[in-house]
Amino acid sequence: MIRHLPLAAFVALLAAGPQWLPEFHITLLNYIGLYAIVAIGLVLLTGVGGLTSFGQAAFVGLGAYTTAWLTTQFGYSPWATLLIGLALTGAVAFLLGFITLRMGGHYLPLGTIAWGISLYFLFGNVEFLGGHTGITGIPTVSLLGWELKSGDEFFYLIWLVVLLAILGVRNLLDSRQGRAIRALKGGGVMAEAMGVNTPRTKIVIFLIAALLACLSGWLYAHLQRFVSPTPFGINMGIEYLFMAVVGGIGHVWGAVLGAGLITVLKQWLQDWLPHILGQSGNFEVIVFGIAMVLVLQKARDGLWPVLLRLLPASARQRRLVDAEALPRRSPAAAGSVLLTAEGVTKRFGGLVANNNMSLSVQAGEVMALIGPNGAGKSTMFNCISAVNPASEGKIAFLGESTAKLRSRDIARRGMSRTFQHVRLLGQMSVLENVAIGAHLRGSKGVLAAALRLDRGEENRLLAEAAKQIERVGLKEHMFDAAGSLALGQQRIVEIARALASDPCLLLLDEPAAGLRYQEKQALAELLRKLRGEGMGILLVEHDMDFVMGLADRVVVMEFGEKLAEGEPEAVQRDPKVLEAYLGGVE
Ligand SMILES: Nc1ncnc2c1ncn2[C@@H]1O[C@H](COP(=O)(O)OP(=O)(O)OP(=O)(O)O)[C@@H](O)[C@H]1O
Repeated sequence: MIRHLPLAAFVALLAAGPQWLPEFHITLLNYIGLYAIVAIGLVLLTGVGGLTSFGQAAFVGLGAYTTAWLTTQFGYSPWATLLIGLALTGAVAFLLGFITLRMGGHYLPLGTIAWGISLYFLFGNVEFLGGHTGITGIPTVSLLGWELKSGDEFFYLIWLVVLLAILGVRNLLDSRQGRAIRALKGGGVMAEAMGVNTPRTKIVIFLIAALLACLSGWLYAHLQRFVSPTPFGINMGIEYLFMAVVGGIGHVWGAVLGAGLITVLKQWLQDWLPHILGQSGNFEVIVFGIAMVLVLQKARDGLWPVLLRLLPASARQRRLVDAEALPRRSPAAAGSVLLTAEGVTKRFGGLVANNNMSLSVQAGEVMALIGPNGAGKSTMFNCISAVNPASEGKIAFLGESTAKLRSRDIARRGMSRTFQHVRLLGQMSVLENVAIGAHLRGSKGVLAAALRLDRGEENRLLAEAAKQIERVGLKEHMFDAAGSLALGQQRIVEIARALASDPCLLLLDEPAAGLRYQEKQALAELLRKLRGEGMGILLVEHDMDFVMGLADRVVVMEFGEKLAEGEPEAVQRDPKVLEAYLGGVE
């Protein structure tokens, strides 16, 4: 309950605002609210999803111009034009997102600048939109018979939208879909390997951010009752991003803080700088530039986390609810072949990392893939899990060729993996990281999450994650940030994440690296238990004692090729292996 006090106080202050605040402050708050709505979208898109956009102002313009034109020219009701604006923005954003989101690195921000500028010039140059003079005479909005004529009245509508946007986005982030969105930032490879459709997830957050911007534009048009292209240019696009970054790009409330700070500061600087400097000009832009550099230097995550640190730490530990266990896939028949790889070759340009490799894994067996550094073991793993498909050869999982399957399709069929270089989301709890593994065992979408209609399923997913964390012996770290664990433990978290998908084949890339002796013993025990339950395990490992004491069969690789294959004892005695590999170790 105490946790909600600051929010309750904030809402109470807002509700009382128009009674005691001067009109000028209400106007300022209205703008803060409008900007915050756009910045909330950017928190989701850029802060959480890692996709930088400078072009959000153009979507604000789409919302504003759609309603301005349709209400003034054709007498449409503002509520109808809101729906039309959202539909139009959705369509435009889908198209732009489809094209730009494929671009990686700095091409994406550049792409957003390009369409931001294009839409701005479209608004300014299309005659029926009033050119650079814009459109006047936009009607007021009526809400349940109440006409919102003054800024005071509009204030309530704007801040209601802000609060609902915060609530919706926070709910979304605290869900299966939210974890998928957050997994984007950890690199698409891990998310895809856990079954997340990353292109779709990117489009979804891009659409949400665009729709929020459109909503802000619609509100703006009916508050101002006049639109012109200026507020929708690229400058404003940069300013929105600036607000989100300063406030705290990874935090929904940071958007409100950033919008508030920048708006008030801008107003203040515009009033005072000309007095101080004795001449007029846009000097605030220079101050903003310096402030941005300072914030990025001193508080990379923005000011919201700094503010949070000043408040007493609230018990944010998540409560786990008893929930019905998730259904499990039917186990493969004992001894049946799960995976076959034949003649697999993988080339990286001129380098042949895997050459004519073959292996198979059965249900209820531990198969180890060993070999010196650079032998090509991880490459083979990546070919099998379609993270980096083979150049030649045949791989079949459960009798089906994986040639046309993506990594997420293979995950859906029951193969799960860990990574040689741990791919966890360091700031997220161990519980949430492991729950990403259960992604494919849930089905609730973005809307259900935003409206909190996914709680039943969510409880089951989290209970499953908790079960796997207990199983791997990390119960006491369940609510710790994954990044705070020792590297060896992080590898174990990856195993729990893989297990949360209920796989029939588990691919473990160096699971024992960084573990202490007793932890290795416990891991070997766990893997034996999983094998006993009928799971197939393919293991890459350098620790020979661990491998030889656990594996049923061993494949030895050298220079990308298979050197030997057989039971551990036989492989250990093989002169070729002794010479090439084990000889150097023993
Ligand atoms: N994406 C890539 N692009 C180019 N070369 C690569 C790529 N991935 C791996 N290689 C090369 O392929 C060879 C095999 O690497 P791989 O990581 O599969 O070996 P490994 O047996 O897993 O080694 P280690 O035990 O050190 O992890 C190496 O020479 C490596 O540099």
